[in-house]
Amino acid sequence: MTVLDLAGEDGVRHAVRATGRLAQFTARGVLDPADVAVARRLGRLGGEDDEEVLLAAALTVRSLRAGSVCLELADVDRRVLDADDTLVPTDDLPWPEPAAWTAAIAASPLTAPGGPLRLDDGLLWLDRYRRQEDQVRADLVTRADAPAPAVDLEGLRASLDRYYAGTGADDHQRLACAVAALRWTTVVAGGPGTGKTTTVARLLAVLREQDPDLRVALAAPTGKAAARLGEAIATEAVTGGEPQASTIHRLLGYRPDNPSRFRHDRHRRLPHDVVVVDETSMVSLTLMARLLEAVRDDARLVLVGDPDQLASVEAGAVLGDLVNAPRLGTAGPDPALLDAVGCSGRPGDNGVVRLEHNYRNNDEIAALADAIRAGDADATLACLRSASSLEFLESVDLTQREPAGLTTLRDDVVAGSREVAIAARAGDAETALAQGEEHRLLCAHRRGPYGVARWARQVERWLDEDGGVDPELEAHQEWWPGRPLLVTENDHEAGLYNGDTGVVVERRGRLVAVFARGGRPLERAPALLGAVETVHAMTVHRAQGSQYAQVSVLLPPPESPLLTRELLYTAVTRARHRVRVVGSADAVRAAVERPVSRASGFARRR
Ligand SMILES: Nc1ncnc2c1ncn2[C@@H]1O[C@H](COP(=O)(O)OP(=O)(O)OP(=O)(O)O)[C@@H](O)[C@H]1O
Repeated sequence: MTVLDLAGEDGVRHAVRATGRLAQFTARGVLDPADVAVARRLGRLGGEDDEEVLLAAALTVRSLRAGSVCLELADVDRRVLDADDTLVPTDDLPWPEPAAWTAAIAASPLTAPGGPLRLDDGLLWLDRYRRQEDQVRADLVTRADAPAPAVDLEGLRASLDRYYAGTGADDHQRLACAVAALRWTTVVAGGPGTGKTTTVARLLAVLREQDPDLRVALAAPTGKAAARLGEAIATEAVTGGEPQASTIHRLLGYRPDNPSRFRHDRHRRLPHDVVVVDETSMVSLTLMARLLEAVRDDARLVLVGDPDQLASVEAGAVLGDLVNAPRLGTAGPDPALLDAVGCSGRPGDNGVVRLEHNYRNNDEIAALADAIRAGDADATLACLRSASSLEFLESVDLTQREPAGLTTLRDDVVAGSREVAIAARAGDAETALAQGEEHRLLCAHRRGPYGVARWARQVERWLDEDGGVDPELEAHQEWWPGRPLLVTENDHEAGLYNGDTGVVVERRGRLVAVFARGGRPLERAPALLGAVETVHAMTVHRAQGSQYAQVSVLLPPPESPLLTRELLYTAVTRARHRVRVVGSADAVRAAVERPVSRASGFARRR
């Protein structure tokens, strides 16, 4: 059940008709009718009708929808986007004065013990989320305080030497393997291509050398990420025989009869000795709470991911919180043990090891990503303007119907589609898929002049003008060779996941939809596919977890609230070889200087 289910349909209908201060905020789009319905329901149950307190409750529900776990009363996000993803002014609304507001909330029965809201140090939670945060913290502290795992140090050193010895060995990766052996909880953090998957494969091999009977679980928050993890581990596998990767939901035992509970919980824990979670940046607070309670205290947990990327769509950014939080529980491992196994480096608090060396992206893209990550706008602009593999189109007016200055983008898009179509018509699935991954057009917005919908249409116009894709075929048929596909819903039976991309190819007069799967492509009959769309452009959020040879990013104007450091970082790190940024210097500056603010109590409370 999500928090919005609390509203009920009648509640939402009632909220739409409501009057008063909450109605003013709803009319302007700050609040959704469902936010108001939840707040009014809590007010009714808890005996509270003060509009300011109910406004705080409704804004807390709204901030959960935006990814925060709680509401920071002194710093409420006042920004609203209209249907075109354009900013709407809201400063003239009757926003409460923070001190008086906080006092009214503190005095409310809703925040009394046992009430549905919790107020602490200027932060307001729905009680359920505060309990989840408390549980995650308590479980992590218990794991950190437990006696460290027993390890044969000589054997561990020998294993580490096998993978990491001599000049050029990656000391950070070695340290990550050592920490995973010597602590119950490890966080392996790093950008794309820093060897996270390689390190996981090796650390599993290292742990297996300690205990050949180790039971290992590999999991990821989405089906697509799980499929990728499984393939990557199978390719890297040093020992072979690692288990299939699954979604976290599946690992925990999803129960269709009770979607908010799992088969494995604190009373019936997972049998595994090691649980590895990839793409942890996408794991919400709620799912992390469920996972932590299901992992045995004496099982190793390895959380892998890139804390600088965009976080989960649901509330919580636990990976980022863990990396930035003060130490939870006892520090570890003991430095003497790390010395004994040949590691001179030390992990950060909470067992965090950051992998630094980028083995995949080119150095210029890595330098650009570092400048963005560091919040250094001048360095970011300097990279964009000077590096040969980075193209910065800073004076294109994207609001024009046919913007001038996009010739290189148009050429790449058209040439790419032509190559895909040639391979698709020749029935060459591998080449068609590889060509489809050569270039990706990414937008921050979904709608409006900078959005995916508009730019997908623009690409279609460019292709029609070029004649590369047979326009008649495209106009009259749903399926044509070279049609680029995006899966928009999980289809477990077909082995296809939301976010998978593929292409239609023609084989002996028949059309087949093919999807990249490490080794041989997955083939499916087009007519049997579930939810798929033609993909000529996608949001940066959608592209998370994928990489392309070249990426073009269209930036909205600086005032767009969607333009954040994490968004720009995620966009440019999707590229292996070339990046094109279309947007003003002010837009780049605004993005780099605006980290996503996701309120949570982790960094604040000790
Ligand atoms: N220590 C190393 N020495 C040499 N090459 C390495 C090392 N570690 C990783 N690589 C290579 O670098 C590439 C990227 O590694 P890997 O896929 O493990 O990175 P990743 O961080 O998991 O990337 P992504 O986040 O995109 O999944 C692979 O080709 C891998 O073989």
